[in-house]
Amino acid sequence: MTSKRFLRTILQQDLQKKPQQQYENQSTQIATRLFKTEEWRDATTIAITISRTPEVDTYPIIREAWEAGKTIVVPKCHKETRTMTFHRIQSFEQLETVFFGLLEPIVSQTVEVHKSKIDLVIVPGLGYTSKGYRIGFGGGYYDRFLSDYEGNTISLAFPEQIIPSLPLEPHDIPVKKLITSEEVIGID
Ligand SMILES: Nc1nc2c(c(=O)[nH]1)N(C=O)[C@@H](CNc1ccc(C(=O)N[C@@H](CCC(=O)O)C(=O)O)cc1)CN2
Ligand SMILES: Nc1ncnc2c1ncn2[C@@H]1O[C@H](COP(=O)(O)OP(=O)(O)OP(=O)(O)O)[C@@H](O)[C@H]1O
Repeated sequence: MTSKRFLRTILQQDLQKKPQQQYENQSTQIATRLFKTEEWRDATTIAITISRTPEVDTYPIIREAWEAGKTIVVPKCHKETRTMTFHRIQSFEQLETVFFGLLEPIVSQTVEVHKSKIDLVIVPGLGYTSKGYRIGFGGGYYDRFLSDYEGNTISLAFPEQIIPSLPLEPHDIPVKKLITSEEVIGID
């Protein structure tokens, strides 16, 4: 079986080759498909990460949510426990870089929102199977968070991030829907 570490390297290298124009076009197509889903339309509070290229661009998605009057919450990682809390941001100025080069909410300027109030979690990842299983950066942050989360989950992916199989572990939790620039894959 291919090891997770090896897979992460391959997936990241592959994504980094994507031409800028294709990155932008496909990110737009993915966002357009997302906005048409029932999960998006019904959600008041949405949890999402601040993307770092080559991840699917989440900035336009966050702007659209704000324009639609939705609440956006973003993760703050707690390294000691490998857990996350989600904090409401109303502007990209409420972010700072403290951990792993990722933008996170400035805790003193934002309010924490409990997971029971989150209607939809956009779950990040490097690769996914068509059954919704995913491989991330390897912190286990989302697997831990989702273990007792009851709302909707969607992952956004470029077509090359959908792979035939992944080494699965007992804690892995599949997302309920996968959106690529080419299709929407419902899981169940
Ligand atoms: N844009 C974006 N933000 C995100 C995620 C993501 O996938 N994308 N995450 C998705 O989960 C969380 C961060 N996930 C992480 C997972 C592992 C490591 C990590 O362990 N990195 C180093 C060690 C860093 C350290 O301990 O100093 C490593 O693996 O060596 C960091 C972040 C929350 N924010
Ligand atoms: N629910 C959980 N409870 C305890 N440990 C967990 C849980 N989920 C994951 N872990 C541990 O966290 C580590 C990383 O998990 P894994 O390789 O599945 O990360 P990942 O899904 O790629 O990353 P991420 O969730 O951060 O995107 C593993 O050592 C795993 O055993």
